[in-house]
Order: sequence, then C-alpha cells, then structure tokens
Amino acid sequence: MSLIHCHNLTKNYASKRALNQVNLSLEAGQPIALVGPNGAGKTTLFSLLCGYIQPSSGKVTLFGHPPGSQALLGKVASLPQDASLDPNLTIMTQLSLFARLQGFSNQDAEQEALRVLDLVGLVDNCNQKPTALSHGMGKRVSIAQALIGSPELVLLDEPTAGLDPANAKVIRHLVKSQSKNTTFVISSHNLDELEKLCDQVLYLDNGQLSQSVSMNDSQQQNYLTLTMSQCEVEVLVASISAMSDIITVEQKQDNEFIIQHDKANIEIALFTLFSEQGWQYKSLLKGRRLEEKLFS
Ligand SMILES: Nc1ncnc2c1ncn2[C@@H]1O[C@H](COP(=O)(O)OP(=O)(O)OP(=O)(O)O)[C@@H](O)[C@H]1O
Repeated sequence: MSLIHCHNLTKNYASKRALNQVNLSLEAGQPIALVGPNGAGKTTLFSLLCGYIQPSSGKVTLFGHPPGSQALLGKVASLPQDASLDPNLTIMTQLSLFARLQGFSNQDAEQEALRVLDLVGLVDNCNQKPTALSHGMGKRVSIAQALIGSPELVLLDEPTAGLDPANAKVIRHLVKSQSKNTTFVISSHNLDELEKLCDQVLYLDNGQLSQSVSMNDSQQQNYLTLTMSQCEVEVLVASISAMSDIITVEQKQDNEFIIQHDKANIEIALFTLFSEQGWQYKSLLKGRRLEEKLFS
C-alpha cells in the first residue's frame, strides 16, 4: 500500500487554482523532497496531506486512509511552515501534553518528551519557555514535537528556512538518523540541502507536478560535474570535447562544467589531461547537481 496516494488532486481558493490534478504515489523509504517556486502549491499540498484543508476535487490517502482520520493518529506528523509554540508553557510541559494527547501515560509522556528533545539536542532547555529560545532552537523543538510517538511519516514544511548553518545541520543530521524508521517529506527552497538528504525530488510548478527526479537514476552515471581552480575556458572545453567517449561539455558557471560521456572510469583520462596540461581542478563529482537536473 502506498504511503501517500493522490489521484487528480485539485485545490481551488475561490478562483485561484493552487493545485491542479496532481497524481502521486509515494512509498516508504529515504526522505522525499518537494520543491518548486514561491506560490507553486507546496504548502497547499502539505495542508491537504495533513487534513487541514479539503480538496476541491480528486482524492488523497495516507496509508490508505483519508488525511486526519483516527487510523493515522501517531502514524503521521507534520511541521507546518508557521508552527509556533505556546509562549506561556515550558518546553517540557508542551511536549508532555502532546504526548498525552497521543495516549501516553503521564510518566511515559515525560520520558517521550525527553527522548524527542534529546534527538534535537535540547534536553538541557526542557524547563525553559519558548521566549527564552532562539528562532533555530524553537524550530528544533517544533520538530521534536513532530517526532513524538515515532510516526512513520513526517511532513516538514521548510524545516530549515531562516536557520543559521549550525541549527540547519542539527536538523539534517536528525532527518538522516531517523530515516530508517520514518519517511520524511521535506519542502524546501534549499536545493543543496535536499540533494544531501533526499533520494527522490518532486517538482511542483504552478500547481502541477511537473517532474519527479531520482537522485540515484542510472543516467546520472553518464555525467560528471567538474569545477576548475582556474582555466582557459575555450581551451579546456575543446580539449575535453576532443577526447574519445565524450558526448558534450557544457560550461555552467565561471569554472564549472557538465561533462556527458559514455565510458566508465573516464575520470582517469581527465586526470591525465589535467596533469599533462598543468591544470588544477577543485572538484570532480559524479552526476549532475539537483539544480542542473531540474532546470537544464
Ligand atoms: N488561503 C488562501 N487563499 C487564497 N489563495 C491562497 C491561499 N493559500 C494559498 N493561496 C494561493 O495558492 C497558491 C499556492 O500557494 P502555496 O502557499 O501553496 O504555495 P507554496 O509553493 O507553498 O509557496 P511558498 O514557496 O511561497 O511558500 C498561491 O498562488 C497562493 O497565493
């Protein structure tokens, strides 16, 4: 059974069509990314999956059940984009309360609150109120809240937006470490971050699911992303293009090139060329960056 299944899912806000006939079937596994420009419909799709709003037409199910149904209690959790904590209650009080609402006893609820706070590295802050926490720490508490009861599916809407690199790194580590037992669907504008975390990337544009990209597809094997320290672009492109088994060489940014080839271990021939010419390279990565895959 699919983890998430959408059939012709459509949402209109008055005359505005925010989601247009989205068809989607996702299985449990590695984190899944949801990307798209501002206004593409990402939050609308999340809100439909959480059962916060109802579709205008079409159908959506999670584990075969409609969003918000009793059968999903404890199985599905979410971090909404604008999640906020109660400023008057300590972190411990709030998280214990949410655990009790999921059916934990008073004592177990406190243990569960400490467990999830430990996952986000904030046990020492458990007796503080949200007003004493930084924005990044508050976001980490909200993610801890989403992990109460070890749900099988967690929807994170822009979990690292506005966070400093250290806080963002804590969240990335957390997602990685919990991915064995929990499938995360993450909406974000940070393609570099998603590239590190996710296996599958869904691209929404203007309310339509226009692409579904796998980070590990076999075609990736035929691309290299080369970054040179310094180079004469025309000479470099001509030299690499002249090598056998090279299909195309395309300059992307100042010193970055995408090389398409049809030979395993072509890297050795490239390194030989660099050595003969005395050229310095910064990095040579297998595959193309997510940005390239989505927008080239
Ligand atoms: N409550 C609402 N009433 C009317 N229009 C809305 C409402 N919520 C969203 N929209 C519109 O629906 C479209 C999709 O919005 P949505 O917030 O889902 O996009 P998004 O991809 O999450 O954008 P962002 O990346 O900026 O967060 C936008 O055109 C938006 O203006």
